Amino acid sequence: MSYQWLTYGCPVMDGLKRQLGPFDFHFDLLLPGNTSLRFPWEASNEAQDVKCSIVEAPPDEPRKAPQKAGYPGLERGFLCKPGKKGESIAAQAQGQHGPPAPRLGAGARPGPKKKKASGYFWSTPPPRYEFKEQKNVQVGDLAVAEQSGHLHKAFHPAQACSFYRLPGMVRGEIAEAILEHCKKQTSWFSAAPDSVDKTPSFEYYPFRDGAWADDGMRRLLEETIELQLLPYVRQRYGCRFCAVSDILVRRYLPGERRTHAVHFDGHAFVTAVLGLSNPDGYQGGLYIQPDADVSSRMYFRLEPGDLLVHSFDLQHGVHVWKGSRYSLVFWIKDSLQAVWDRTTPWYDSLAAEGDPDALYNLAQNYEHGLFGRKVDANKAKELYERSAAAGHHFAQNNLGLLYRRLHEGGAGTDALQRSVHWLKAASEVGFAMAQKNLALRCDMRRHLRRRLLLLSLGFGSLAVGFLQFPTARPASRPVAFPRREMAAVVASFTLPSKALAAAGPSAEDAALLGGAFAAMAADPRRPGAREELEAAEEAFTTVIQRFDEAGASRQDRGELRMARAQARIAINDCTGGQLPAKAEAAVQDYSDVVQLMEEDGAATGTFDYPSVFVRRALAREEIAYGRKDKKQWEAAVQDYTKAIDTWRSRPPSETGLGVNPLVLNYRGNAFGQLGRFKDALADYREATEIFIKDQEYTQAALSRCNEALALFGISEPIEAISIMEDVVRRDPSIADAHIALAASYWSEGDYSRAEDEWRVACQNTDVGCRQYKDLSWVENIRRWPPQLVGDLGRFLNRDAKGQKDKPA
Ligand SMILES: O=C(O)CCC(=O)C(=O)O
Ligand SMILES: [Fe+2]
Repeated sequence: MSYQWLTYGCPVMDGLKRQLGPFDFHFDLLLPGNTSLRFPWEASNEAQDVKCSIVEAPPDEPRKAPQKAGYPGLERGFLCKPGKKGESIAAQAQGQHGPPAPRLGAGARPGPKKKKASGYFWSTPPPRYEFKEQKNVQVGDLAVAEQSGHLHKAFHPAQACSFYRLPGMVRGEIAEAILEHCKKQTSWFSAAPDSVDKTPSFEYYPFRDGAWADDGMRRLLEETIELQLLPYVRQRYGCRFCAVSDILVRRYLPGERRTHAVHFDGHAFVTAVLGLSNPDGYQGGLYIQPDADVSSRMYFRLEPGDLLVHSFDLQHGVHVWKGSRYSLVFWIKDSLQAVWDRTTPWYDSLAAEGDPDALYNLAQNYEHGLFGRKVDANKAKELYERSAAAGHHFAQNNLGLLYRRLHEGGAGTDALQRSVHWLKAASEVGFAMAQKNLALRCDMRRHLRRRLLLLSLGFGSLAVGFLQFPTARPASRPVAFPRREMAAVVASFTLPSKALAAAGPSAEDAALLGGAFAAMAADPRRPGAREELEAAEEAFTTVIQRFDEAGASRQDRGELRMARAQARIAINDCTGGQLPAKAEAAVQDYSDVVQLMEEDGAATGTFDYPSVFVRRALAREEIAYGRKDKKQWEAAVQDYTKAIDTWRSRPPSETGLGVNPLVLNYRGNAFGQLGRFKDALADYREATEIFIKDQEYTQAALSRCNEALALFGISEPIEAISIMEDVVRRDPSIADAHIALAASYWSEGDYSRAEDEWRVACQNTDVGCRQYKDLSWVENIRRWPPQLVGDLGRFLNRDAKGQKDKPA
């Protein structure tokens, strides 16, 4: 039996799913409700300003959408904090008075780019879709402008997928009245799970299955539907009998769900989305995603009254990352009969012709017994197979899952192989959902799982850093990491596995551990985080004592200590590093784990053994900062060296990974702290090589920046500058490189180039230039070598002292 230390098995993944439940562990880019998982371009503090938006219905309000009492999402803090009873969501800021919106082709944002650099989606919000075609169309009495867009899908080369925007189809005052009406229907918005991603939907249906449920909305909309919407759709899609089956209102408010995973509207022949909110009051919104990869996303700008019309073949979703948005969605079927029967008859003929989208949508209906089809796994499989073979990534993903279920039902290894084959196919084209599903395979190696999960979360360029250890890292590191954002993901990987599963723990222990892990998985910036983390630390201590006394396995005892150490580090981080004693206690925990593993013998050969040293080194760095204790840097170097040497001593096949290049960077930084720039240089160079080999180009560029800083440190400015110049050519988004260049050019008397670099850093980079005005930050946290800090200081002083400070 091969011994695995701290290894995740199926029970753990079940635990992970349970912990994330009831959301069915089906996340798109963000873990639903996890407010700490954000992209850098998202607003970070909005949820805190939010009052509660689910309120109790006044007694006379009409039929309520089904809403589960005590929905666990509410208990888990997924929603905003409860506000005052009866408070209206209309009270929320909506930012209605922006400048007029740019129309056709006149967007403020650049048009869609074809190729994006790696890490693009991470660091830059996706662009807006700009319509390039416009014509006037006459439908009955209605004359409207129709803008059209077309996408060519890789898996559907013969046929473009088209969609349309009708600017101002609904008059402004009507759109406004609809919005006001929607805002008043607070109790109608359901917190029941959404059909696409299973998180609370915040939707309500004024019209369902062909019948009105909301008379107020009926008065506002009926005429528009009969005289404008239906005539247009019937003409545009050549369906004389098209009829509206459902109308729903969706809202996207801070503190609630503001994402809707990428999907197809498989139940609707045509979808129309009516813009209600002023687009200046929010960022993001409805997007299309032409490819499997999130980086192909483009957003639509919808003014109140604009109608966006598409068919079941358009891959789309919603992500609002700032502000509030309401939308009104019409789902339209090809006949009234289909509305009444709740069926999707239009797929039969299209599927027979081999249309991959139709095959995929129809397969889903057979797989789940939806829209009048009886569950038929074989039929579903056959249809998925055809769509998947054509390259439809959703079909590939679903087929992979279907085969996995068949395998689990005893269908033999062939089914498992097929499952992996299709999940891989979809993962390789960058489909996040498939990457996640592949990651959740029970036999997946832990580091690969983590990497895939990170990839699926959109943390592609970061995933490599977590291949070999899950530790969150101090914000002070030269390689900028969105550390806080990652902490929650990372914590969610550290689950009570064997500890809970083992025979030993009592119900009380299990409850203590459950609470402690939940506290660690939650947003570290939430109010009261510190108290909860301290309670978690105490809970771990209690359980550790009991486990020690009960003679639990070394593995369980080690695992619990790892968790406690992580809680302790999190507490120190909560205070901005004011509690180095916590980091010291964490170091002690890690040392105990090392001892337990070494006593165990077999454990030293595991994947986790070197990771413990890396974690201990990171904890030591926190002490180094907190206590201003230089000796800690030496100890950290020793720990990093132990990890690196362990990796080097192992045959590459064991992990398939070799030395973790991020750890080389860390050691380089620690060397830098000790003034050992030559040693640092060697580490950075090796890290760069590995990153390039792994095609992690952003990381490689950051490593090269470090290399250049080390060269400044050993007074080799010429080579340093040439590296920085190369870095900004390859990856212009790195502020550090531009600012180092600004400082160096200035010191050489090349003033205008210095100004140029500074301007680019301030305006067009990952982190901007603000922080760099604080020289002590640059020196102590960014760890620039003293000479370069001096150059930067002189550059920054240029305004205050005029040209006086310029070098001669
Ligand atoms: O809110 C939107 O703009 C569209 C929502 C959507 O795609 C859906 O409900 O299927
Ligand atoms: Fe949709």
